[in-house]
Amino acid sequence: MEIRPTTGEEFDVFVDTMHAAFAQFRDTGATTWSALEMDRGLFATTEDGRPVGTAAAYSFELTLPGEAVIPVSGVTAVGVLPTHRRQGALSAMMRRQLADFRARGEFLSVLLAAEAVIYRRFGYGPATVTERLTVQRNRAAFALPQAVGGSIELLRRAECGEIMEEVYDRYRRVQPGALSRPSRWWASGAGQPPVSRSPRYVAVHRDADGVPDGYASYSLNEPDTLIVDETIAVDDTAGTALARFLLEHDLIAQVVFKHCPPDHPLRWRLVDLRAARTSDETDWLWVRLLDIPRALTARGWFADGELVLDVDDPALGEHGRHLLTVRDGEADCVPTDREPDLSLDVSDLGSIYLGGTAPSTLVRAGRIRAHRPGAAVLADALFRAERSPHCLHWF
Ligand SMILES: CC(=O)SCCNC(=O)CCNC(=O)[C@H](O)C(C)(C)COP(=O)(O)OP(=O)(O)OC[C@H]1O[C@@H](n2cnc3c(N)ncnc32)[C@H](O)[C@@H]1OP(=O)(O)O
Repeated sequence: MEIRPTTGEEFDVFVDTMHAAFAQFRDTGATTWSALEMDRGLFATTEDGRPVGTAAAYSFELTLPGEAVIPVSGVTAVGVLPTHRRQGALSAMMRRQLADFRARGEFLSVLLAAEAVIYRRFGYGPATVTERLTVQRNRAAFALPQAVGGSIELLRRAECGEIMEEVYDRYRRVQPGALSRPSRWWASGAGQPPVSRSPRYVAVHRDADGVPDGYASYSLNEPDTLIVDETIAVDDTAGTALARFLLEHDLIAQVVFKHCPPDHPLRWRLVDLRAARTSDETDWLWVRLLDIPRALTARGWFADGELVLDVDDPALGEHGRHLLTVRDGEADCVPTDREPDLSLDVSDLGSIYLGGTAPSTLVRAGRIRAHRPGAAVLADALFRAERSPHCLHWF
């Protein structure tokens, strides 16, 4: 199996090969893949040059705990034809990608996994979850009065201009785990609603000065259910105002908020906590550390302490022992030969890195080994983020 880069002229054959791996047919009118960066695509080919496998990467920015924003490669469009599976095509493309990402100077890569069993072997760990929140409208009284100031305007998706792009960009810079949505996504309508041009109503919230600071993209799905693709708000005032607006919609029995982080405050805003139910929790963003000291010193920290991490990286054939010292929100990370506090696989470091999974949970699961009492508790305090990391961008 040969691995080679794709060219811009190969967009159609790339998308067709990928669709065949998923046993899907391409909707020629759809713009789902129009943000693909064809100079970052790979083909796995047979000896006679026929493409049988695909992989690509998007250039994103990721927000880390502490509002650090870093460049990351987002792995996407991975597929191998059913006739050529389990012959190492994906493994070869992954090896090539990881080397390419390092050559770009990046220290983190991310992806959304089609199946949870594929990517740990390549060093990726599930780092954020997302869930549905379904609220019964007739029980959705709010505990506190509506904040004064601000307004809501109702637009169609096609009328939004650059409002959504601007609001999303402000939101993602303060939300750990959020990815940028480069302008080419919005310009081409790539991906899923509301970035795609599918018809939607969009409630735009403006602050007291008239500046847009939140939006909710929604449609009527079943006879009495509003489905909200996403509610994006720069702050909680805008988020609450949008939730109120949606929950006051006439002729609606329930509102389904499709993408919520586990610590979403909406339930706590209601008089009746049980009016809201969570469901469909799923892992979303998977994280892969490519340079552990750089990654650990790049994020913000919210407690002081010192930990020795012994990290195994079988996919890259690497192993390192790191002394992590955190003081006043910043970390130092240097090689050490001190006895480790925690031993872990790089994929598990990916899972705890954004603060979405407590290290102690992975100790209890047997994935991380804690070598002294108190090490897991300290790791929990250190790795926690200012809020649950959350990503709702599909790619
Ligand atoms: C980020 C994204 O784009 S997610 C989308 C992923 N794509 C899909 O799910 C499309 C349908 N599936 C496929 O195209 C293929 O099965 C792929 C891409 C998942 C795997 O490609 P392959 O070329 O068969 O993988 P490869 O031969 O390199 O396998 C490497 C190892 O992973 C294992 N593996 C690969 N896929 C799977 C799977 N779906 N389930 C369990 N194990 C798997 C293999 O058994 C092998 O294990 P081993 O090293 O112990 O022998």
